Amino acid sequence: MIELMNISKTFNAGKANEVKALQKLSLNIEEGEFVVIVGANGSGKTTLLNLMAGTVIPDTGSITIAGNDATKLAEYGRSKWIARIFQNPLLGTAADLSIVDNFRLAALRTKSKGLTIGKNEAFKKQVQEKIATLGMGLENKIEQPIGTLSGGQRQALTLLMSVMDECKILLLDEPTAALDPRSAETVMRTAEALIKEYKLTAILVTHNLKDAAQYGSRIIQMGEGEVLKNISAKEKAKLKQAELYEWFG
Ligand SMILES: Nc1ncnc2c1ncn2[C@@H]1O[C@H](COP(=O)(O)OP(=O)(O)OP(=O)(O)O)[C@@H](O)[C@H]1O
Repeated sequence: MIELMNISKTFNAGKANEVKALQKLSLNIEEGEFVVIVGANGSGKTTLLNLMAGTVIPDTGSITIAGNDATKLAEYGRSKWIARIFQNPLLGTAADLSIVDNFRLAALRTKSKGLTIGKNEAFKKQVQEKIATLGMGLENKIEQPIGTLSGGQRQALTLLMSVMDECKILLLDEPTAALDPRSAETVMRTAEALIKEYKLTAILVTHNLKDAAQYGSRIIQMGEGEVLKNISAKEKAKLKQAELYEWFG
């Protein structure tokens, strides 16, 4: 689904503050995989997601998405394949607009799976039905400004809006880092359920040991711009918690 070949990226090349963020990194992610990426601060995890999303273009190497050469394709050119959720729940939605209007905007932006922007009441009903599947009781609050919701509620709605686009790959960049533990758990469970329902390929960057242990079909450890370890969920299950903890630093 997404293949990176020999990717290198250096920031501020030739200057005193030069950083070799990624070095000859190769990675192949198959359709339907849920890959968890962990590693120390500065090991290149976010740069890797930026390269997949097209917000950073590699110096060398190639990126293929769904069989298409996407190496030099800008972010908007990849949006038909890729949706991205960030750490900050405030990104991705318009705070002053109601929940239903945020869904309307999202549906207008892309071809939406399962939403037709028809008559007002019909659209609202569809949105309510979709939101009810989150089990958060938000289906009765669709006229409320989305900015009045908690971070966890907002992040869950952002997830729902993203996956209802025509996207096939979901990039999750520390999606629960700004949330309390209970909201974080709700958002991760929501993400997992939506990934299954919409048959997405997913990539999660996390600093959370519990999430790294619990989620994904594969786990990768990054270190100094390279893939250090790359194992299946089955192999991961055999690791002791302390061993997995080592992967973070
Ligand atoms: N736009 C940029 N300009 C300059 N340096 C950058 C830029 N983006 C990333 N870097 C540097 O590249 C290296 C890798 O950064 P990156 O954000 O990918 O690491 P990370 O593994 O996601 O870290 P963290 O866990 O702290 O979020 C770091 O040294 C960072 O300072």
